[in-house]
Amino acid sequence: MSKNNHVGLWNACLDIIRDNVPEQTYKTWFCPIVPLKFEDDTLVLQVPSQFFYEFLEEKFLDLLRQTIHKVFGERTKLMYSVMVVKNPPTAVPLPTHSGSSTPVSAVRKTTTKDIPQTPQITELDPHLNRDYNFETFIEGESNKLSRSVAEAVALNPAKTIFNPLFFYGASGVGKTHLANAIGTKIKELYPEKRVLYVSAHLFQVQYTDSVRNNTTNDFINFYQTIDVLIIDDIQEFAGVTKTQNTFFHIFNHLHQNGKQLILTSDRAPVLLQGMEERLVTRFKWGMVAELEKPTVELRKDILRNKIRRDGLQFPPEVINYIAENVSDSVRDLEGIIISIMAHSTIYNKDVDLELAQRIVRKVTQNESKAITIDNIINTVCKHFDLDTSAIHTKSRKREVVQARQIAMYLAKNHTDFSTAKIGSLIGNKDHATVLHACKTISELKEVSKSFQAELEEIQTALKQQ
Ligand SMILES: Nc1ncnc2c1ncn2[C@@H]1O[C@H](COP(=O)(O)OP(=O)(O)OP(=O)(O)O)[C@@H](O)[C@H]1O
Repeated sequence: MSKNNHVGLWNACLDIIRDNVPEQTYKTWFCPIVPLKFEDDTLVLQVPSQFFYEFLEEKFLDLLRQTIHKVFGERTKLMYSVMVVKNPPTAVPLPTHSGSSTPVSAVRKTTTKDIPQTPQITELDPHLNRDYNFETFIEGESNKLSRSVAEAVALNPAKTIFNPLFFYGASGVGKTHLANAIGTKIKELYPEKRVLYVSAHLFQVQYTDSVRNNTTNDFINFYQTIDVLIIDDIQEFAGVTKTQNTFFHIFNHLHQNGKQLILTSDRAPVLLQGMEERLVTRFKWGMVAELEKPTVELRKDILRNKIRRDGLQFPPEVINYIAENVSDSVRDLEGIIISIMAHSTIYNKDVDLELAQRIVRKVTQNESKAITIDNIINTVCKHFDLDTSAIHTKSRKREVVQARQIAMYLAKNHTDFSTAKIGSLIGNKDHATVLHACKTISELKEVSKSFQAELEEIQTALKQQ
């Protein structure tokens, strides 16, 4: 076979594929593929993005496999090379599911086993998501300040006054992305630094495991060896006193020894109910920066960038429509792109305004807002004409006790929080009090029709918030 014969063979594959899929699908998903090489029975296809690769594998694997086997031979294996839009460009080879049984996973998950059992200083996987870097983080009015502080910290970790650096903001506004970008940049500039990204949830699981296994000292010693510690979603520590205590000691040790701390949260430090005051105070020592909801201009820029990076093409009016109608979270924008591509492919429709309108409408209608403890407290207090602060006092007045019990009952039924956490967030009570409240309200509901009606009224108001 001549050196470039694989190109001719791939063109023969394209002819077959073209006869088997709608024209639009062919143009979108097969024209951008570049046959890189065919060696040792392995055909390497270059695809424009990870998203592209995943979509091909999910939707067209059988067609691809059959066609390639027919044209290149039965024993042919398929590998993908994903173009990474970076400077300099690099290609990441990925086996196809048909060519290898190796599971393909772009994001490595941290497990409790990753904690060394002894405090030896060993090579450390920072558990960063390398796709979340400064190059892919699009700047706009809503994140300008946070981004520039992040860059300053990345250039000089622990040498600026931004220590700790505390990012807060609503879901999907880019906190995790920016925190990872700092870590990734620091690893590029200072490869010897021990950088670690960990979610607050995983930190807590690791801590609990260490208590169970009697290895808490190892746990603490390990965290004290970190140069740049990034903890995501720190609000998860609310109500878990022992984890907070341990984190307090780690925080102090790192800060005193000139190490950088980066924390993210869904709310500002002052609003972190159930968090020890001494921790909240420390969170405010350095820089507290809010990531606001993206403006429409930023949403357009993010969409354009994402579409380009995924190797896709959307008409400008579609981009404008999505950006103007999906407002809160960047994650939602990304979901809509995937949904539009899936619909366009499955129903053989062009990506046009009509399709975008249909999908955006569907997504925004289906979006039932998550109920938070704050919503519950506000709704219950409004119903009983109480000040929200009354819930958190030690008052034993009948109406306050009942409002508190209803709030606990609703929190148990409408949120995923544990009873311990609900207790800490509603009146700073323990989990037994929450269980007692839930039992009392359930029983009252059974015996009193008027109470049942009142409870329903509160729940309806809660859902309308
Ligand atoms: N300014 C931005 N530029 C590019 N991508 C962004 C930007 N902001 C957010 N994103 C993307 O949106 C998605 C959600 O962002 P991220 O996970 O960082 O949000 P978050 O604020 O941490 O949300 P949560 O609190 O729910 O974890 C990610 O894929 C991220 O890359």
